[in-house]
Amino acid sequence: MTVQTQPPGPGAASADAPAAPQFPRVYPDGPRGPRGPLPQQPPAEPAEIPVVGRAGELQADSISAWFGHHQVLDRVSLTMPAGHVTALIGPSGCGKSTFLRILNRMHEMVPSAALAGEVRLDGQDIYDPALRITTARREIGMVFQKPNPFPAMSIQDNVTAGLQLTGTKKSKADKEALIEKSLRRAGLWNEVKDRLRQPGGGLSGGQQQRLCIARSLAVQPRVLLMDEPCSALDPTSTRRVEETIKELAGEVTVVIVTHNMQQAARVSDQCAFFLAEQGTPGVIVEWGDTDAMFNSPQDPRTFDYVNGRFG
Ligand SMILES: Nc1ncnc2c1ncn2[C@@H]1O[C@H](COP(=O)(O)OP(=O)(O)OP(=O)(O)O)[C@@H](O)[C@H]1O
Repeated sequence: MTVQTQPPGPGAASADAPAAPQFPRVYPDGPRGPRGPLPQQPPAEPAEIPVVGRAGELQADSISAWFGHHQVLDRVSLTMPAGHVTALIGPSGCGKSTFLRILNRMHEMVPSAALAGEVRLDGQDIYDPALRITTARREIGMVFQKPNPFPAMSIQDNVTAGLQLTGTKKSKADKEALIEKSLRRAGLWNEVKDRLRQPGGGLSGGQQQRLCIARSLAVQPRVLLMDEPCSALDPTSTRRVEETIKELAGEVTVVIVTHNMQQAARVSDQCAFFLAEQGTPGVIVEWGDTDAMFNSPQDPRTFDYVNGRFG
């Protein structure tokens, strides 16, 4: 993988940026972009995302985003390869979290929010009206900045909480196997296997974050989005979560927002550097192999950022 800079035109903020569409999303180049008009009748069966192995490739194409009239991203494109860890880096306010939330349809939960562009998981448009939003969120899970387990719920019920939300039914034996597998994948099994019925709120911060990772993994997502997952954790817990992320790579595609350059260097295969200069919307200045981004970036702004000269 090589380092690439954002090509001029799409991705560069300009006066001819697309106007803010409202939900349901409007494509800048027509009602349904290059694929023609919406079907008159919705399909009888909701669309499914084709399974291509376990980890999925996520492709964002020309993503623009607004809060009201405030445009915060301008035609950002990025491929997040299957089974790899992609780190989104950049100064505060450049749109990293907004981009992350667009990847699993959380952006549209903000009443004033709008977006343009496409997000595809293994080729399937996750904003396709025929695709259930719960399907998109099951395939593309999310772990937040602050651990958010259900504190009074037992550790094991926390792990399976997502199954209820997605309406998945399992036998007791299958559930027990899934709980163990998810906790093992999240690197927490050995610490909690003797207290699975105790409340999730009784765990340390780092353990709670790994419990949230286990909860996300239990619905078997193909992508896991992580928004500064270690920012509320101590260094030891941070290291443990980072080990978990590295262990997950290969099985699941990980996209992580982090302000910590050392963390980005430790856990990611690929980095994308976001920047919003002088009140313009955020763009990706440069992206590519993490080693190359840190050791031989092409853009001087990337060099300055990864070397701590601003941000
Ligand atoms: N719910 C919201 N309503 C209005 N504006 C918002 C909302 N969320 C974010 N913004 C604005 O969108 C811009 C991008 O914010 P975002 O959180 O995506 O940036 P970020 O790069 O993730 O920042 P940070 O690193 O500080 O978390 C900012 O100007 C922010 O103020």
